[in-house]
Amino acid sequence: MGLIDIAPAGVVAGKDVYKVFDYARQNGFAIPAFNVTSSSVANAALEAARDAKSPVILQVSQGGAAYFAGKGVANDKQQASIAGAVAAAHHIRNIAPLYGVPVILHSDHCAKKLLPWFDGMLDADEAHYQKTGEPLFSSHMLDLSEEPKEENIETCKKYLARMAKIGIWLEMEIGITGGEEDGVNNEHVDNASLYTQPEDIWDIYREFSEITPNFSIAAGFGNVHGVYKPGNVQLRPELLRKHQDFVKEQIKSKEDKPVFFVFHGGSGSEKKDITNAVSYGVVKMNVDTDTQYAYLEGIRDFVLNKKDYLMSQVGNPEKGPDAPNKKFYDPRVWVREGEKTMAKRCTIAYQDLGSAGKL
Ligand SMILES: O=C(CO)COP(=O)(O)O
Ligand SMILES: O=C[C@H](O)COP(=O)(O)O
Ligand SMILES: [Zn+2]
Ligand SMILES: [Zn+2]
Repeated sequence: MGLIDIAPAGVVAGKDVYKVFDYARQNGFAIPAFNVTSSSVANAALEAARDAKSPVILQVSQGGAAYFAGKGVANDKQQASIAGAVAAAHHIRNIAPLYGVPVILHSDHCAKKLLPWFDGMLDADEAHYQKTGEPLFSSHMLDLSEEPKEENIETCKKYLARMAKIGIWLEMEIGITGGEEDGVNNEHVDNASLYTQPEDIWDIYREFSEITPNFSIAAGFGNVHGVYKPGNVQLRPELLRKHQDFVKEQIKSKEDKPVFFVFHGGSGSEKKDITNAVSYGVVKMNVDTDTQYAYLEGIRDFVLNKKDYLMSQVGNPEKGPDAPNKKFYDPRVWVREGEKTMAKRCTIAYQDLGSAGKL
């Protein structure tokens, strides 16, 4: 029996989201979450998931969602980020069944000042639920990790109660992810706040479990967004095992890994850290920077290699001064090269996380 026997192809919602994450936990793998900024980027990740026979998580950041709506649209009230997230969700919902894999549709970091974006997405989820019986998104992330822990937990609980009514999963963050996220520079936060304590995980687990089992925790274990010189990021995935043991002891659980963990800053991570993190209960790993670079590579190489075909609409060194170059400058040709190289990087993520072949 594979994942596709318990969860449908296409965007999954409600109880199916729990089933997918629980299946990953029980079978010792995690699912990569790729940030998508356009339909082309989303399609590349889906194509690779289909070919790798893997489930996939597609997520929009607040900035990525605004980009989906168009850089030229004003976003002073989060209107572009809300409309762009809704547009991305509809695009993905419509095409995901064609790829034959379960897809979790998610939104990324939402800090306190961005809550109007979150509210807008939830309104769209509720409207979609009224019409179809399913929310628009499978899950959302709230990132109040820079606020005091009590405020973080209380705000999440308030939202979780609203989300639980329509079956939306919540990912929350505790401990800060270093590097940069959504324009917030966390490059200089002190080291201790990059590593979450077991008591904090227990406080969250206990409080959230009163409402619903449908949540995951992005716990800091040294994670940093972006890619840096080797040796500059010190990951300590073994902390996640300590968290699991602490919670397990509190609830006297038979489940070896009661907590669903999320690994942020997956790009540039060493395979051994990824493998260890998954073994300690990570079920989702975010990858953005590496797929951004991979998407560029194909386009960059195409433009460099075909430069002489791209400098004018007519005339190239091979076919002569009258030859049209339409076959080279059509975006379906050169953007496609980016999709292909991005798909290769996605395939590596499916393999590293063990989700490849799990359908
Ligand atoms: O955590 C991420 C998005 O939330 C992605 O991090 P990277 O860009 O380091 O892969
Ligand atoms: O926060 C991490 C993701 O990489 C999102 O990045 P972004 O805000 O540049 O879209
Ligand atoms: Zn954060
Ligand atoms: Zn992140």
